[in-house]
Amino acid sequence: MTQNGFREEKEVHNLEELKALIEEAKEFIPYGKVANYIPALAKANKKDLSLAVFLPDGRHFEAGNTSIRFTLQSISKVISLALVLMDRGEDYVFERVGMEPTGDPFNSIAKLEVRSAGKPLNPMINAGALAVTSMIKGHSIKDRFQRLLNFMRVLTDNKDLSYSKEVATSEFETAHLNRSLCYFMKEHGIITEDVELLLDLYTKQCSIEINCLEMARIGLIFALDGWDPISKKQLIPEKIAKICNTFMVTCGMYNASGEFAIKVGIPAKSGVSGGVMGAVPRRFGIGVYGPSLDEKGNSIAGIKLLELLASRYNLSIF
Ligand SMILES: NC(=O)CC[C@H](N)C(=O)O
Repeated sequence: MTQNGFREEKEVHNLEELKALIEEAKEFIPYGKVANYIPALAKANKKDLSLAVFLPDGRHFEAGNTSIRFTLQSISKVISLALVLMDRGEDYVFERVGMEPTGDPFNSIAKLEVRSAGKPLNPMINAGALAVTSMIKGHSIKDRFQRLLNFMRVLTDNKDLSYSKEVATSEFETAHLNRSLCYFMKEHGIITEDVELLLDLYTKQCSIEINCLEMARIGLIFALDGWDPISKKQLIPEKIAKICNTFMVTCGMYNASGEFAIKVGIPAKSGVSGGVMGAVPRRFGIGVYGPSLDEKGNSIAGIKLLELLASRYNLSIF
């Protein structure tokens, strides 16, 4: 506590301290596994753990091997949601995808039938994300993907940002469960387009490659409600950024979102490649990469690292 009763907000500026937290979190790596249901993801090095933090004044800190590029996987769901809300508006989007956490694994099909007649409960589970991707505007799959990629290039300030064909193909060839989700939603009119084309677009979206610093930069933009302090532009309308932040809190870590809210307490989104993007409102963005996953599909050491950061720097929004 500060003298006037406010909680003290310790600034992140000590690189040695970040490195020490990484070493502490690394002890949890052996308890997890690298994802292999998308065969190409199994090539990741389980021992990696890295972190980047991006501050509004442009300073950034990186610890661990942050040159590694990895695929966004589910982290892309937040970006596609922002784009689709900008494309279509809230009413259109939320007629087709809900706002409630499921408590189920990210790829579960169960509640699509029993709770909501084909309407996925939220945009962070696979069913919801597939429905969101199907709402990306454009004349062709190529054009729609290019629009998403261009948006990502602006957010990361990297005009060379691209995707891994190997990971996209590997997922496309094995995405039987995601195909089932699509067909179920098509039966109920949530999706109208060709399922194979949609999967082509979705698997490319999930395979966009990024590094920790770029992820921290996107996290910073969400932390500032859509404002990019570097280009000094509102890249995402404030209301839409707030919607995305709220989904990250309630559903961002799949069916571990409640525990994460208690132990870390910031908007964050994970992906099965081992990335976690965090947004500490008004303070900074975080990018973590650690491909060893817990049984729910979240980076096991990455979550530990975020817990350590949260307690060291008083990150929780609650
Ligand atoms: N949780 C994830 O990161 C899942 C994303 C992955 N592309 C899938 O659809 O299965």
